[in-house]
Amino acid sequence: MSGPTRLPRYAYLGPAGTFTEAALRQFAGPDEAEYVPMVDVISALEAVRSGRADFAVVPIENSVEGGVTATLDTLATGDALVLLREVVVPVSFVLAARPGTVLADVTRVSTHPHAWAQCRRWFNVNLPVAVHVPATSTAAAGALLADLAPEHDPGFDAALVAPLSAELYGLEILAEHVADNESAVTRFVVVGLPGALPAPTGADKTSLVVHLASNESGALLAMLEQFAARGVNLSRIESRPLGDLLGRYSFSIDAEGHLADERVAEALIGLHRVCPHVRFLGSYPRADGAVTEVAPGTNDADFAAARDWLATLRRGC
Ligand SMILES: O=C(O)C(=O)C[C@]1(C(=O)O)C=C[C@@H](O)C=C1
Repeated sequence: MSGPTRLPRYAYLGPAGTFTEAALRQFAGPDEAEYVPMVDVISALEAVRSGRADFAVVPIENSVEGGVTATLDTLATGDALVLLREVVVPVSFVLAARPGTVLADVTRVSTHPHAWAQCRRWFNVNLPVAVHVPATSTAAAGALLADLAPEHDPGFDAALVAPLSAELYGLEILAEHVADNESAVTRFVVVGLPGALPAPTGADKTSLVVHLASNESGALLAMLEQFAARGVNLSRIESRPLGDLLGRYSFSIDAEGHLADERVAEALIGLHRVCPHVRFLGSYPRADGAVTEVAPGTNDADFAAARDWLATLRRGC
């Protein structure tokens, strides 16, 4: 007997009005998914691990500020999670405050540290007195301004938020197009428990976490060779400290292609041989739809033909 079907539950960096919510809206409207706002990225990912949510949507990389370390580190350790899709959202901020505030009153600005990092030069030029008050998200800062009674000081005068967030929380916009780079974008990932992989599309990425054999000269080269020798291009590689000792790093990698592609599979087999730890974080379609360029000699048929040839040799023919 089947019960009533429920909507898939998506945990995301909340509250309502974050860029993360905008990412979620791009592929699942509120009538297609249950939105579960969480206070931070770690809580959103843990909600999937504990079964409280089916999926999480979290920021992973910004074009100005780089990797979102809380996301990279939580995916790299703990129970296995996989990336199922990626979404890219243009990031544009407004400076917003309680009605009646004027720009000259503003000395304390609250927002997410990644948002502040994307607007440092703007503040330096336009509001040099402003100090940053960190918030758990852009919208969390906006919500706090709206929620507290006017006689309560939330600890800041204005919030750096998405334009939609200013509207949602009834804030007045003091400055628009606040940005050091007008074309900034943030990449978000949809995360779930390991299961069937999204089907290959020809425009895919495979994400991995790899550790190197420590203190061995050429260990980084040996790791990179596994990709290069099979014609697998990397679209991102960044190191994160392992945390226990200085000088120990984990590499967070996005490779072009899908685990179902022979060249990617062969590169993973190579990594498994030469690296002490490899965590597969999923194969999923690229947000930009850019079709992977396949170098001569590295398509599936080339690998199959080479394997057939080897089998012939082994049979002694
Ligand atoms: O605070 C938000 O609105 C978020 O969705 C987080 C976040 C981030 O972590 O980078 C997402 C997009 C922007 O780059 C700024 C902040």
